[in-house]
Amino acid sequence: MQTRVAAGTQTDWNGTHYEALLTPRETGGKFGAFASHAGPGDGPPRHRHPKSDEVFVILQGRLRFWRAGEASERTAGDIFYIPAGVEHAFVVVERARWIAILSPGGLESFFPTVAAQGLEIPRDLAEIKAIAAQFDMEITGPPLAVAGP
Ligand SMILES: O=C(Oc1cc(O)cc(O)c1C(=O)O)c1ccc(O)c(O)c1
Repeated sequence: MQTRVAAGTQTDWNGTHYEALLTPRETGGKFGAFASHAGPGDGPPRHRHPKSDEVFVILQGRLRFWRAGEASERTAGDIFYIPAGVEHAFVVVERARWIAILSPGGLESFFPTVAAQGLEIPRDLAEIKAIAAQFDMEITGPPLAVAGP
């Protein structure tokens, strides 16, 4: 069953803090947004959002992104766009805060859902993959290393 959280919901999961800022409830489904902060080495496995475009706004620190085979870094004040369907990942290089905006929204409810079930990477990868698919996320590969391609 899919949980749909309210704006303001805060979650700590897998080394990252998440706060839902905007949910499909407030935007007629068009947008969702969440703020995150995490330390060096944290970041999601390689994945794609089949339906959602995604924009990252970096507020603090440094993130290393990988998007469709190309790596680049973004720091405070930068923005990074990932079109729907394009594989991507990122890793925190220097303790960072960022906002992720997705259209259509929904991903902001993934984190409270997996955290509430006590799921952990890599132990529960199969279950996390299945839940991710319900939130328009296909996990396609391993996380990024801080240094590397
Ligand atoms: O979904 C996961 O991470 C994220 C995906 C995004 O498109 C934007 C984000 O800001 C994040 C994030 O983690 O902050 C994800 C999925 C699976 C997993 O094991 C993770 O650690 C993160």
